[in-house]
Amino acid sequence: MNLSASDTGQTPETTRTPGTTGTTGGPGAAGAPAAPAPTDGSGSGDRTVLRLTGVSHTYAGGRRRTAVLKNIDYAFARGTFYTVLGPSGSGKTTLLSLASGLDAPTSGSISFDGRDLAELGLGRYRNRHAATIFQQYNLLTYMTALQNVTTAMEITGAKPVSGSRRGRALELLQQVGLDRDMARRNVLRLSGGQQQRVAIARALACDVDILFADEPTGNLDEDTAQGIVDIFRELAHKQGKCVVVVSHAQQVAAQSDRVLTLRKGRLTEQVNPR
Ligand SMILES: Nc1ncnc2c1ncn2[C@@H]1O[C@H](COP(=O)(O)OP(=O)(O)OP(=O)(O)O)[C@@H](O)[C@H]1O
Repeated sequence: MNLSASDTGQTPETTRTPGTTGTTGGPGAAGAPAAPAPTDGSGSGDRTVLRLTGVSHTYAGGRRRTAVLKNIDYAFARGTFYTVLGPSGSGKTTLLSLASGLDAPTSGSISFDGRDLAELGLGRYRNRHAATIFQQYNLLTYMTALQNVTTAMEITGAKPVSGSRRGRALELLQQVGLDRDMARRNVLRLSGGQQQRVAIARALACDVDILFADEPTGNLDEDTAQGIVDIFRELAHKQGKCVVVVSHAQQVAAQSDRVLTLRKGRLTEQVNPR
């Protein structure tokens, strides 16, 4: 467990297929469309935080050993909110697992701030630089919501700018719509949607460079889902984080900066106007 942590309905400004010509896709890459201007003051230098180079992945043991991901080149930038779309079984979760350091690609490489994840260490990368909100939440079921968040902060060494970890955890839980009573409840005594929000608060608490989320709004009503999308946008645009969300929700894709679509192992990119 990692404790650390379609259609968009919008007119695309640009649609391109990274990785098919040997060039590296995404912001900061030669030939790539201009990235949306960062609002975090990070300047116009190379904002690439995570780079996938020639990444292919095949699961061992299956009868048909077809590659799920085929030679993907892509650079994810700080200050940018991405949505990953694609039909069921197209490899979205696989892409997230590799990019979040839960698994290593069969071939190709992934680097964080120019350092190969294999060299950096997947565990170290997950603890210090990347947090994941899993589809199944992966909460510690013998703890309260509050304890789930503070424990993650302790493990990753995340310190609030001011006040205590407990105070910051309560603030984050409130931000995702959970009051003090819910915060003090064992997570098994919360609804599925409420557990999902605990998982989101826990990931936010880790103060990492990259936040990955697998269907984070799947069990939420429209208003709560919008609140979560607002948090993701703020994290990217005001705090300069890289936010990568797998979602089938048009509401999420339409509000992200870049929409990545996986189909037959290949990745295409669409840039939404900001
Ligand atoms: N551990 C595994 N072992 C073997 N095959 C796997 C494994 N995990 C996923 N697969 C296969 O890899 C392909 C991609 O799966 P993945 O879960 O990445 O797709 P997805 O796009 O996230 O799907 P969904 O939208 O349905 O969640 C599927 O054909 C799946 O059956």
